[in-house]
Amino acid sequence: MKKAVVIGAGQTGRGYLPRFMFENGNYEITLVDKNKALIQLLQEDQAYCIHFYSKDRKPLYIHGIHAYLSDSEEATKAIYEANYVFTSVGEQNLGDVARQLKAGLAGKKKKTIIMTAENGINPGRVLKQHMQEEGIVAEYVISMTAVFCSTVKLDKTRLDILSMNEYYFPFDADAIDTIDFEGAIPVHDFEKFLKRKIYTYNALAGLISYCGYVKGFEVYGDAANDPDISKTMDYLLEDLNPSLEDYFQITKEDEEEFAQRAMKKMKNRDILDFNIKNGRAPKRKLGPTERIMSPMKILMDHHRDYRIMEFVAAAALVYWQERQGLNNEPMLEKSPIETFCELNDLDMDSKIAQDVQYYYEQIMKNRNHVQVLDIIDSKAE
Ligand SMILES: NC(=O)c1ccc[n+]([C@@H]2O[C@H](COP(=O)([O-])OP(=O)(O)OC[C@H]3O[C@@H](n4cnc5c(N)ncnc54)[C@H](O)[C@@H]3O)[C@@H](O)[C@H]2O)c1
Ligand SMILES: O=P(O)(O)OC[C@@H](O)[C@@H](O)[C@H](O)[C@H](O)CO
Repeated sequence: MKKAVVIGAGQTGRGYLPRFMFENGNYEITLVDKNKALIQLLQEDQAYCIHFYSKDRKPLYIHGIHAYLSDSEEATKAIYEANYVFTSVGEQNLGDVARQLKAGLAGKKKKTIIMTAENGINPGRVLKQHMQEEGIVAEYVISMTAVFCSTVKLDKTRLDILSMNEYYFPFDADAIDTIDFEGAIPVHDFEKFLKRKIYTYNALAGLISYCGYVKGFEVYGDAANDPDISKTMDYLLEDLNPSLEDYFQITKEDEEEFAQRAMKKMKNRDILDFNIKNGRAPKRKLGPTERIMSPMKILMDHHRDYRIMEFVAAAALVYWQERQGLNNEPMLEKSPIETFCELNDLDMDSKIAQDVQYYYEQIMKNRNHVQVLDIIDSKAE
């Protein structure tokens, strides 16, 4: 039996990753989380059910798992004994994970394969930097996967999950040769692969969730199918697709097909998802390497219209302003626009900052009746 620890027993950590190991049958699975209430439920039930959105797969009943609180003796021992450690905590939490790994890897001789299942352009590198800062000396390698599977928790149940029937499991093949998961696909230059995902799938996800949020939509599929937001997505892709083709040096067909797959997924109302969930962690998502600012810069560099991404940045700031202090969202210590400028090393009088501030004010001016394209069109290119 191989031993696997998943740090972060949330939607992806409990609802996506374990099914590969469970179905393989040769893994002993341990879930570790810092959320006491969640670990208590997992310890009490030792099982939960994964349901699938499109009725295209029978529910999967996961059982026989162990669950421990982060930093507990049991979690440290499980990491010490593990062949694999997966993380699925949100990239912004990888520093805390490195501290847990330090205890678990202390004195360990056996090699540990660590794999991040996080969004970001290179979460493996982020984790490695944190581990180096912690002074961890151990035999380990860090690989990554990219999660194309949408997963939500079923809040009316104790632990159950609703997810896509997704077997596509790309992994960073510059770090490891193979992994015995169904659907495992080796990918070289994983940062390029993740950038493509973040700048296409997640750029659209950012647009839908933040525009959906400021327009008052709770459900993601409703926002994606709103005519105003849907047209905004089409307009964005008219400029973004050719820019990404050139940026990644890929064919028109390749990028268009990738973007259309993303569009189809986002508009699929069977995939129940929420704008609050997809908009979470706006601090991470407003950062310079992420889904808003990187596509914006690529559009600028290709002399294309980037106003839509400026609007998305403004909508993300509204989300942050209104949701600070809720669900672990950090408090804004300065005004939204000052915070945005600090995150992206921009001057307050730069064109981007001025434009984002303009869109922010327009959203706030008519807060309950936001029309995305009308506001964008009210500002010349
Ligand atoms: N849910 C999805 O549909 C989806 C899709 C694609 C990518 N992802 C990525 O998967 C990762 C996890 O997302 P999620 O939706 O499962 O989030 P989630 O909030 O459902 O789960 C994250 C879990 O990590 C735990 N956690 C946070 N910091 C921790 C720490 N230091 N130690 C132990 N546990 C910790 C939290 O308590 C929580 O239970 C993110 O990087 C996200 O970008 C999720
Ligand atoms: O918002 P994040 O990046 O923490 O988590 C990602 C998901 O909620 C979602 O954005 C998916 O990555 C997206 O649906 C992929 O197609």
